[in-house]
Amino acid sequence: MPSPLWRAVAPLPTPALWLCVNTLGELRCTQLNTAAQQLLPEFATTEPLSQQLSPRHLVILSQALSQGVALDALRFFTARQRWLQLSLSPQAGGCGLALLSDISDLQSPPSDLADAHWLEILNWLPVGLEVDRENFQTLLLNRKFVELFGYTDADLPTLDEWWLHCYPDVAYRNTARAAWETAIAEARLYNIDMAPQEWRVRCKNGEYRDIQFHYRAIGDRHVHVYLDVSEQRRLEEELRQQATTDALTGLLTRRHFFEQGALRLQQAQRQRHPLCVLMLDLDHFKRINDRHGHAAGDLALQHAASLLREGLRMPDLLARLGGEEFVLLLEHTDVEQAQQLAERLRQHLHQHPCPLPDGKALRLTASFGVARIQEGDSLDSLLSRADKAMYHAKELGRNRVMVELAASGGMEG
Ligand SMILES: Nc1nc2c(ncn2[C@@H]2O[C@H](COP(=O)(O)OP(=O)(O)OP(=O)(O)O)[C@@H](O)[C@H]2O)c(=O)[nH]1
Repeated sequence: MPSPLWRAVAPLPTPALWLCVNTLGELRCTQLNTAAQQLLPEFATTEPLSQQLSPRHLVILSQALSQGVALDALRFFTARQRWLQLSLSPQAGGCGLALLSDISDLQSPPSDLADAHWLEILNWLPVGLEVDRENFQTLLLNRKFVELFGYTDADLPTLDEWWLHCYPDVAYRNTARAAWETAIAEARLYNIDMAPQEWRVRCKNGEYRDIQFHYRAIGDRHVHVYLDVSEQRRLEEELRQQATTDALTGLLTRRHFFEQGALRLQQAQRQRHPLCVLMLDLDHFKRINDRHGHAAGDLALQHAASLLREGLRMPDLLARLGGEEFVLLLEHTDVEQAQQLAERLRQHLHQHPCPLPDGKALRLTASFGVARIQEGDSLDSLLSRADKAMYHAKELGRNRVMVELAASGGMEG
């Protein structure tokens, strides 16, 4: 029913006025004065407005009506290619009185910048740019976009092609699409920038690139900006590798071992599961360097590292502590099992000499020390007992395994 206010303002020839209401979860327009009918002939008073307004505008208007708050300067683009600006004031009974003005002239680009210049400017940008219509049909892909991905408008007629071509892995595609759609919906609802997202995208030539996605709805356009961060991510990964992996042997570095080892030790203490460390030092390594040269010494270190790696389960932490000294952290392993493993590794090393470029082979041996976790241990205290056991093995003639005796602090071989 028209309100008294509407009855008073409806006959006025201007401004354009529009009365709307939210019924059964749908926004409807109940009255349009003559000026509003001229601006919006496609708005019927009987149908919900879901065909005429974008989902974002529907949500904004519905929320304003249900909360009884006023809206100012909401802009939208009509089917008759006009920009309208809407202000809404809530009325009794959940109605809203909207005042409309045609601002198309204000929304037009400045006349001194011809369309061709806009395109040139967008093509010059060093970032990929895509502008879509309300229904995600592509309006513009700039030159950098085509350079980045290799795809043109013809390859990507709809959004579905984008997802299919760029994300061949179904699980990854579903994850990326769900995250992207959620973030876009939020950005549109609150009229804000989407929080940037990063995904690995397959380009037309089959290469993968790490792309940072930016998005904002501007008017009824979707604007996407794509930054290629592949080189940055590659360098970060290289630095991470350098920090965690020993360049000569490919084993973990001392630093990474201490970081990871401390975490695993705490976990073992919390969950009360057995844990051991095993330290080993190659015997008479100085002699190898002196007799065969430093390069042969390096080969021997690489050979020893790969023999150790061969003898292990995946989750064990194996690191080069420095020089010719190695360490292994064994989770869920009691001291008997650790001793057996150390003995197996000792024999494996002994039985597989390191081939040298001159055709000779170097027989390697190592001395091993094993220690088990004790109440109140830190990684340092545990390693220091394994180190003691290892030096005891050296004193007793090398090429052997010694285990610390928990209660007495003595050793057993
Ligand atoms: N080739 C090569 N040698 C290294 C490297 N790091 C340390 N070394 C050498 O390893 C040798 C270790 O010698 P020592 O600590 O005296 O021990 P060792 O000769 O193995 O004697 P024991 O441990 O008592 O059996 C030194 O000569 C170091 O220069 C490396 O990365 N490459």
